[in-house]
Parts: sequence; structure tokens; C-alpha cells
Amino acid sequence: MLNTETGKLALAQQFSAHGRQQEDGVLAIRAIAMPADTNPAGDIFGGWLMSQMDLAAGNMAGRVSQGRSATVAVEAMQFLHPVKVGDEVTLYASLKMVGRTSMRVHVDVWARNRFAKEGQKVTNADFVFVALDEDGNPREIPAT
Ligand SMILES: CC(=O)SCCNC(=O)CCNC(=O)[C@H](O)C(C)(C)COP(=O)(O)OP(=O)(O)OC[C@H]1O[C@@H](n2cnc3c(N)ncnc32)[C@H](O)[C@@H]1OP(=O)(O)O
Repeated sequence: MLNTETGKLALAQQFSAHGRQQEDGVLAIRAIAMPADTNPAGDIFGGWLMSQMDLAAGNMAGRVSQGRSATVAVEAMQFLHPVKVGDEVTLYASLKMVGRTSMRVHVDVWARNRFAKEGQKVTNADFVFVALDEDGNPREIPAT
């Protein structure tokens, strides 16, 4: 049965709004950290976070370059706080530079305990992608 108490309903709606946690960047991925993604200490494995970040940046690189691209460098990776099993993990991608064949995408990662109202930024890095032709060589990024 639906809860029709106005105050509680408004609170529930506010909690379930899942608003943005930062102004800049495209909301690229939102996932729940699962037990399969942990390191031996029981926290979420940094490699899982890095793969999610690569997916988020690669999604933007694909849209910008309108075709295949590959990660050529990852810079300034910072792990600021641990991520725990069950956390809601949100990735924001911002396009920082477009060169002749390369693109720099900044990725910020936020984690929110599933029972908490607010999250915190846990990781960020810059990903450099190169647009590739069908032979795997760099290709020029289209202007439009
Ligand atoms: C091993 C893996 O599977 S990693 C995951 C997937 N990634 C890959 O497979 C990529 C493997 N790497 C490659 O195939 C090659 O390095 C390529 C094709 C991406 C690039 O080859 P390069 O010979 O370096 O190309 P080139 O020197 O012409 O550089 C291409 C662009 O990348 C930029 N670039 C190359 N290396 C870097 C770097 N380390 N950091 C920042 N930018 C770089 C260049 O400045 C250039 O940018 P611009 O055209 O916008 O001015």
C-alpha cells in the first residue's frame, strides 16, 4: 500500500531524486559496487573503478570522434577515499581538450553509501584517447 502521508512522501521523493553530485561533466555511468569487485581487504578494487572510468571516458571519446578510439594515456589518477560494497558509484566525464587526433577527458567518481543522503568524490583522472582508423592508426577527429 502506498504511503500517503504528505511529509514522508515528500521526503521519499527527495531521497529518490538521485540528483547530480557535481555541476560539471556529463553523468556517464551509475553503478552499484558489488562483492565481486572487491580487493583482498574487502574494499572495492581500484582496477574495477579504473575500468568504469575508462568506459565513461571512452563513451565520450566515441561520441566526439564519431568512431573507434583507444586509451593512449591515463594521467593524474587519484584515489581519495575507499569505495565500499553496496555504494552507489557515479561517474562524470568532461571533455577538456580536442587535438588533431587525440582527446582529453576528465573523469570524476563519486560514491554514496546506499543508506546515506550525500556522497563524496572518491577518484578522478584524465584519460587521453586517440581516434583510430580501421587499421588502428591515428585519424583526424571530425570538426563537426
Ligand atoms: C595495451 C592496451 O590494450 S591499452 C588499452 C587500449 N589502448 C590501446 O590499445 C592503445 C595502444 N596504443 C597505440 O595503438 C598507439 O599508441 C596509438 C595508435 C594510440 C597512437 O600511436 P602514436 O604513434 O603514439 O601516435 P601519434 O604519435 O601520432 O600520437 C597521436 C596523438 O596522441 C597523442 N599522444 C600519444 N601518446 C600520448 C601520451 N602518452 N599522452 C598524451 N597524448 C599522447 C599525440 O600527442 C597525438 O595527439 P594529436 O594528434 O591530437 O596532436
